[in-house]
Amino acid sequence: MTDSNDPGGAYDPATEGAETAFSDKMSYSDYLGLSRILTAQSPLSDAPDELLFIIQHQTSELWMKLMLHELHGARQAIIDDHMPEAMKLLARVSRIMEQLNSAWDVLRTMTPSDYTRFRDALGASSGFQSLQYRLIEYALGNRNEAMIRPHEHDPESVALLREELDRPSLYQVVLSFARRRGFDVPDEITATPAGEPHREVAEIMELWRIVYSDPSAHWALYEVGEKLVDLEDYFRRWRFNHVTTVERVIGFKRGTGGTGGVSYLKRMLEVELFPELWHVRTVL
Ligand code: HEM
Ligand SMILES: N[C@@H](CC(=O)c1ccccc1NC=O)C(=O)O
Repeated sequence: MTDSNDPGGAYDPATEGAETAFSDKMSYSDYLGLSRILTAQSPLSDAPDELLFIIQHQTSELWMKLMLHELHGARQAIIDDHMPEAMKLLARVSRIMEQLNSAWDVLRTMTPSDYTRFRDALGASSGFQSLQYRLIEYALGNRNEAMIRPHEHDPESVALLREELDRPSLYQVVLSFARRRGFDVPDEITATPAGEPHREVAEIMELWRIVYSDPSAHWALYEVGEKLVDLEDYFRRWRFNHVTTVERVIGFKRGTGGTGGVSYLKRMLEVELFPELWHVRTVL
């Protein structure tokens, strides 16, 4: 006999009324669309590590999807002057980046011998063609129109990238917020579409110098400035983890996407999303 009070006995879901009949009710798997997600892994080789490689990228893309969602929310909150909400969302974006950073520890367990067993199967595909990654870069303000080119075979992706370039970047909405708070922000700095990355501007350096010199007088800007530094700090760690993992796995081979590989990724380490926020530290 099953005794529900016997901790050693097998648990019977029926004793506490746990639902077990799902033929006409929404189940866990129905709600989460698991039949689609868990059948979306199609290794092209019989190499054991290809599943790791696929899942690592798919989970990264899921986190990137959430990151874009939260970045859009944060950007809108700043446009609407809802700074506490924006702070909460930007903190979440940094935590998501931290998830992506931790995930490298799993992929790092794949050796060059493991990877070369299926690398050829990847053809010319590469993270270089990640639409969501490019949308994140564009949303943050690293706007290089030339990066649309690998998406030209897919008009929907091109449209999404162009729409993003038409919107103000996260940095631009922060600088417009500063203008509303009385700071001198030249119009061209917040103009869209911007097909180039933001470069350091003297007026914006001065803006952050004033904010950081007297935080209590400019608390909202001080807080958002630190949130942006946090975000870029995590993003830099992602780039560093990526290039280090790449060197560890393929050395200095060319990338499947056609770039020089590590040499290209090292160049990307120099990207500055919010240059004045970093450079102002030197003059404080
Ligand atoms: C063994 C694992 C990996 C290797 C060897 C690798 C290699 C490379 C290389 C060589 C590039 C330069 C483009 C090219 O010519 O292909 C690149 C770009 C890229 N990879 Fe990876 N990668 C790895 C894992 C990942 C993972 C897990 C992600 C996560 C989504 C990722 C996302 C990207 C992105 C977004 C770019 C474009 C970066 C940019 O343009 O700044 N990669 N990767
Ligand atoms: N670029 C990598 C291949 C690679 O890592 C990759 C291939 C297909 C889909 C995502 C990838 N990840 C990052 O670039 C290589 O050159 O080995």
